[in-house]
Amino acid sequence: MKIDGVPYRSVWVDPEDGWSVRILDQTRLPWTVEILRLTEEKQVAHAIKSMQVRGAPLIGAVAAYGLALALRRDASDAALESVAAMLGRTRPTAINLRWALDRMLRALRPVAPEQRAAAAYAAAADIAEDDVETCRRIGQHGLPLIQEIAARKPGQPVNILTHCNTGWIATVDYGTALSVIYQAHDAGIPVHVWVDETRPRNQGSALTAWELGKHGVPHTVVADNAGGHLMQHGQVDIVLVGTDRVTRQGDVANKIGTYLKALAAHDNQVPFWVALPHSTLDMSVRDGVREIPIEERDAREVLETTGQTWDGRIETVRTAAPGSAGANPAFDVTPARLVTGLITERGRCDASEAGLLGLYPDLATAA
Ligand SMILES: CSC[C@H]1O[C@H](OP(=O)(O)O)[C@H](O)[C@@H]1O
Repeated sequence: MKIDGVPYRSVWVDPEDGWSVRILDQTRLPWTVEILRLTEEKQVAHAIKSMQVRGAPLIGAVAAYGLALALRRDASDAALESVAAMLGRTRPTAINLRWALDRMLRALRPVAPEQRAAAAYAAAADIAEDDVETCRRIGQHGLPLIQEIAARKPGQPVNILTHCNTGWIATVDYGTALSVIYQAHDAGIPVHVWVDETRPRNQGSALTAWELGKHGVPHTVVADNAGGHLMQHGQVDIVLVGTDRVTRQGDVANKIGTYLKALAAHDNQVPFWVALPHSTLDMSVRDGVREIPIEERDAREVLETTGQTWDGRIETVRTAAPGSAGANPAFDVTPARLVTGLITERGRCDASEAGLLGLYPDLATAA
């Protein structure tokens, strides 16, 4: 997508040297656009853990390039396995990380060590390009949902509520739930987005609001707790969110707070749709609430917040009472019964095993 008219992706190989990896530092957005140059796998691991890069599909793609960086220095079998394992431990919930690393390992194990680095860059590029086209198609398959609502309210905006950030900076390009919003906006459909701030890391107020603003999409930032009220008063036509892992029976892991939005949507008969690429499917798991590992992040993310002072400095301040403990589960799981449907690159389906296998029959035996 574009930043002030200049096309960007969220990760790319530096064209100057042909091997270092470039990323947008998302911890500096929306205040400054800072591009980092990663030259070794430890920097990639830090970038994922610290959320300089975040978003389920993006962390998979960046980890793939992290493996390529490592293999430039040591392409041995031992290095291949140990670096893949190290990168795989950076964040536990998004299945895309394991999906990408497993795909890299399948591609690289049969390759002679002297050819592995080049093969790794090619395999990582395949993952990145696959994600771009996949996310573009997700937007296409979600667009009819917005068109149907718009047809029922001519001349009025379609009010969409979204949680966290599922835009082009959460993927390699286009995004998932936001890909649907961008395509609707670009098709001339009047849309308005309620942007959940998404505490504690504020991916909504800092990242989604920044993305939508750059693309000219009307939006309003709201407190995470406002969504239910908006739905009760008919101000939300549809909820569109992304996901970090969808199970065989259609349970959805996503940013903390998503489950509460789904409950409010269900109680108010508001359609609740989840957008995802194939790399977010985990057909080896059925019961998401019991089986999906939920990342527990540093409590300071809850006890503090980061913002920009009036004189332009980026500061972190404590917002909780001194001495209080904090807890910071980073994701929750929405049971399939609360999900209206899934939007994928292959089409839309019910949040169920039958629905998923209807779109992905090739995954029937996946375990
Ligand atoms: C298309 S991004 C999916 C997912 O990833 C985000 O988590 P995080 O910001 O912690 O990486 C969020 O849950 C998005 O919905």
